[in-house]
Amino acid sequence: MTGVTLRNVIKKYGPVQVVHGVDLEIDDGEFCVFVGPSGCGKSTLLRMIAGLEETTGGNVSIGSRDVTHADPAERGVAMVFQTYALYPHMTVEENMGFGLKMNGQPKDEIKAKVSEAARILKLEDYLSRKPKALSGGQRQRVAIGRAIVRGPEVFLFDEPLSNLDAELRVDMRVEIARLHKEIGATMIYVTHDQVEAMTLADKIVVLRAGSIEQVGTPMELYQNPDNKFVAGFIGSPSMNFLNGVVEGDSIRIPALGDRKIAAPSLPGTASGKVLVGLRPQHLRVSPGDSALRLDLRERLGGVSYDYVNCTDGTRLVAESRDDAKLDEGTNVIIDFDPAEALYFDPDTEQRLRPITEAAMA
Ligand SMILES: Nc1ncnc2c1ncn2[C@@H]1O[C@H](COP(=O)(O)OP(=O)(O)OP(=O)(O)O)[C@@H](O)[C@H]1O
Repeated sequence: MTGVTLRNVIKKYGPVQVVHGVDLEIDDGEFCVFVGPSGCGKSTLLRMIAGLEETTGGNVSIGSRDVTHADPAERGVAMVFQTYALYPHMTVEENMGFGLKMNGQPKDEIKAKVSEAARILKLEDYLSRKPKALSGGQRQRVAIGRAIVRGPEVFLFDEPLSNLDAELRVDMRVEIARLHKEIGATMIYVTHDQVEAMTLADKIVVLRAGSIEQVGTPMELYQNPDNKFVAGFIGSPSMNFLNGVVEGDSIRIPALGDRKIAAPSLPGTASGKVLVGLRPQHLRVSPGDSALRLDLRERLGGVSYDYVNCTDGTRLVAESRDDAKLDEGTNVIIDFDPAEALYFDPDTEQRLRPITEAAMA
């Protein structure tokens, strides 16, 4: 088992630079998830670790070996792709063992490795089936099996679940978590699905436009985001951001009918303006005399999402345990505990930490 280190990793396609000096340490046995919006460079970074893309600058190390310019086959990694690309004319067993056969491994060794992978992935009953007789989830498990039999030091997953329907995705997510627990290898996993990132990762790397925005455990990123981008990306539904005006020791929020909340002592923003970040889970919506209007209540059974139009046109999302019917157009009051709000500089989008908190950090 081995960790992965990236030092000032750069990727250029011709004159266009798409990865801008990434530094990252992934520990031995860690489950690391790269997450970020489309085009931020997640797959490119993963493919550079795999050796499927050339690294333009910087270094990639696996364990103590600098593999920046090594062949993919020499890196000790195995990759699972979004499309499973199984050979349709081969059985599950043949598909899983094919790479080993090509490498000239003895038959009985291949059989032993395939059986062990089939046991881990609960594919024993399907070994003699052809891919067309498998569900999407089973096919993806065969693709993962192909990676396992190679006994890699590092597993690389490139959005492996995005071709599966919602229910299967959940099942496979659980399977992958179990797999990591069972074999304990270092795993790097690319997704744009923040729920996958939250549930699978030991460490999440949030990328944006080819640079790292923040690295941390799922809960660190959720509870303590460094900036508006991470705060908005991690957590579902996304955090709400409201404009606020600092007035002495309070913050006035025009969107909430000029409501004032007690201001923590924030480091001064040049403009006297702040962005107030409120998680949907921290808002309480109730019918009442106000200029805020409920646009829609989505009742999911158990929880409801309320979409509320504010006085200045801002739209808020609130999550509540209340699944009673509430009509569109109802006037509502929004309540929250100001201690649960996060604050951001509207210009730099960096987090503004209350001064006492910052002094203690
Ligand atoms: N072969 C290429 N030539 C030029 N630009 C490329 C090439 N491959 C990728 N890019 C660019 O590099 C950037 C990063 O792409 P990448 O596929 O790594 O993003 P991603 O975060 O994985 O996105 P997605 O979630 O959509 O897969 C994008 O702006 C993309 O257009």
